[in-house]
Amino acid sequence: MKDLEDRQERIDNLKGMGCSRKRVEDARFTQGKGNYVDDVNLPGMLHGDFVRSPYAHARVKSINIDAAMALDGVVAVLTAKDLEPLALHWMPTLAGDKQMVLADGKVLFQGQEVAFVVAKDHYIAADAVELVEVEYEELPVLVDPFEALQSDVVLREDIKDEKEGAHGPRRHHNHIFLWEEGDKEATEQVLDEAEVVAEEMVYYHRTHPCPLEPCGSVASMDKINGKLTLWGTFQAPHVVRTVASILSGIEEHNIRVISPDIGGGFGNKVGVYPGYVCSIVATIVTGQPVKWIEDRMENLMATAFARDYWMKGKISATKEGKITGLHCHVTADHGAFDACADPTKFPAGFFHICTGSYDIPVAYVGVDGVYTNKAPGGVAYRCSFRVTEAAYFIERMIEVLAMELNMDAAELRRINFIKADQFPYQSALGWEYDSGDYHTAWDKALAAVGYDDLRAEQAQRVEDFKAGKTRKLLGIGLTHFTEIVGAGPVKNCDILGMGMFDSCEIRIHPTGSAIARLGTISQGQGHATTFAQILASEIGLSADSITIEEGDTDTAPYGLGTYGSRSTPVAGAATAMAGRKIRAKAQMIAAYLLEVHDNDLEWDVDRFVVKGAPERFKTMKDIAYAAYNQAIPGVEPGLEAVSYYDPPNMTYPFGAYICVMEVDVDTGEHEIRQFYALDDCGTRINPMVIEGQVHGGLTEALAIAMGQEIAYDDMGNCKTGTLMDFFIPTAVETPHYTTDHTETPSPHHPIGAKGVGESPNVGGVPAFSNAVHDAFRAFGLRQSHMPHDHWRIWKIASDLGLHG
Ligand code: PCD
Ligand SMILES: [Cu+]
Repeated sequence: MKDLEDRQERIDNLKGMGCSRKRVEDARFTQGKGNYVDDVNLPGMLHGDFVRSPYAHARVKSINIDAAMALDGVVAVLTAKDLEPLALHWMPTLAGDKQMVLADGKVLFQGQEVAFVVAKDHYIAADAVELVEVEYEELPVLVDPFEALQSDVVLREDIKDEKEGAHGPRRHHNHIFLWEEGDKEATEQVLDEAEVVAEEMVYYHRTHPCPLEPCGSVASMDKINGKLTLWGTFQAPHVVRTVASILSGIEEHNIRVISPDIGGGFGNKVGVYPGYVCSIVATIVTGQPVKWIEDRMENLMATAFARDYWMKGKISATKEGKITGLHCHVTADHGAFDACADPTKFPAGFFHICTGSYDIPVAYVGVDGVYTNKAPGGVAYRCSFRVTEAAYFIERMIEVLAMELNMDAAELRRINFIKADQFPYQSALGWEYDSGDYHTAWDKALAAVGYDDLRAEQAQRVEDFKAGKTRKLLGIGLTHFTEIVGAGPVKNCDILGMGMFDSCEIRIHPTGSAIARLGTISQGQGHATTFAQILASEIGLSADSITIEEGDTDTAPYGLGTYGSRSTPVAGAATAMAGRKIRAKAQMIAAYLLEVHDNDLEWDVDRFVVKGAPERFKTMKDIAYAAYNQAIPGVEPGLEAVSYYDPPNMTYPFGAYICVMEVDVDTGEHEIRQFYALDDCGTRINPMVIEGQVHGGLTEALAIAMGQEIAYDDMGNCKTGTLMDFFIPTAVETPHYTTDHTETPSPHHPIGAKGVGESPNVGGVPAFSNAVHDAFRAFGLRQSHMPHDHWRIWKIASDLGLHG
């Protein structure tokens, strides 16, 4: 008994896998001691600021910098002309397109970078921006992607005659690519012959990640040693180093990229922005460090947006509700440059996960990318590579089909789910789902909210409404989503040609503590807490004795960064594998110390024990010390390991979400009465961190579904460039969430973990939106575009004739 208690105490001491360990990073965050880019201040540092275009489409006739240069404290004003001799006036995008760093002849969206002012302080720079005189000649503006594909107006004059783009043929001067997956003919045939077909246009509006901290960088060129140091808001610091080296010609070992603390990334900080490039050029030109920090309006207007997908769907089924086929055509508005952050092979990301959680025998998807006069981007925003679009699409199509069949939408889902014994499951659009148990999760969710009672209450509410007893309707928003995260096998995923593996390097110190460095970078996820837990369980040292370091390319092994919920599936796997290498060497050392053969030892929590002689053991601490102070024949001194992990497949987390919402027909206001979220992310590292991730992701989903949008007028003016117009939920709007889980490990991940950071956004948006739609289902509402702000909900009621 005593032994068992001892053993449990040793396990508890590790604070390893499954423990709700408190976040170690919070000590500095909650005391205002974080170190963000804007906290980097160097002697003699200069400040950069942009002159931006007020027009969405215009020719730049002239730029006069004389007045700005005359202002006391202004050091330089850069324009495209200054960057051209360095071949830096354009830069490659992550999607194989190129983008102007500074306006070259014309501007293509409101807020585009036109000139970069460098001054002694930020205020002088801002004043000088006002003094730069730019003469524009307005051009016709295209904000509608359907119109853009018909129009004679040429947006990208630089490639107007190019018939081939980075992703195949272009059929119009404003067309970027047509990307297709699946069997078109077979799908069309199934649809033609189907008993029931539901058809709908599902629009997922343009929005923006809007992290608390905007983007920024500090570049410092040490001309004597030839070293460039770059601090910045980078979700992928190593990739930034490689790109900076290729662009500038500075050898990669002479560039050090540092991502310090990041105040939220959410996909916004994956791409490379003109501000980064201009700060580098400016430090080279002036010989002084140069800081660039954008403000909130610049962040909303000019850095990467998300979504903007027009998804035309057709779904077919038998009269009994068995789905037989799915067809989808997307018109994707990419803005002025194709700057999506997607693996090269997948210009629409992983959108072809759009068959969702359902066993659909045949499917086809085609995506047309289109240029318009809007800001470039197309980042994930808490959903790996267009998975939120895909989940929203299929979860809306299921609801529309349920209406067409006059069937309960929960039942329709249940009869079409992929069954637990079908995994690994090959989807019609080419994915191999690693593991899942959808029926168990679904039944648990429906039971938890009391689904049948809710439906009865809803039916009564409709009666009462018709009888004039109430003006509030009840909506039950259902979602069962399947995520795809952990890009991802090097054989089919890359960013700018760099394969998407990830890495971990561990160094055990003589006294039995350790540092581990990873190729990823936390932006608030809590990696310093959770990755130490993985290691604690693998190597038997307490998580409290392990430092996790990320984001410095001079010290961390090469990695592809943090987005697409890839850190746990990829770097987390590398961490476990590196830990296992440490343990393998430790076993040899222990065998020598205990004078037994390697095979006579077994691992027990934090030590190697001689089989059958439990009193004879060496703890990992003993072994670490021996690795440094004793000559062990045939074994090198020291205890270190590095692992580069190329995952064999992606991981497929899933979840069942239910939102119960009251909708006021007369005011368009809504109230969320209950929100239940069941997530399955395989093996759970830290339940508390997971819960935090789910709360955050659901709140972003609430924002997107219920009010957040980047909207433009016909002239291409961004109407939502400030937080007065761009909705960010506060504690007032945020409902209470009930979280729950099932645990279906990934069969190919060393510890069975799948990602979770994005799931609540992927599943949350359709749950909120379906609740709104469901409230009006009895009155015939099939589809209404997000965001469902008060006015739009009021308008639904009005259009349905509910205002009497
Ligand atoms: N199973 C499991 C899983 C997971 N986990 C945890 O959780 C977290 C998360 O994870 P993941 O899922 O893997 O993810 P990552 O990679 O790390 O991250 C990323 C994500 O994350 C999220 N979250 C967050 N949070 C915060 N705080 N902040 C931020 O920014 C953010 N972002 C967002 C996003 S958007 Mo993208 O980028 O769009 O693509 S993608 C994303 C971490 O900590 C980890 O460790 C655990 O525990 N367990
Ligand atoms: Cu995405």
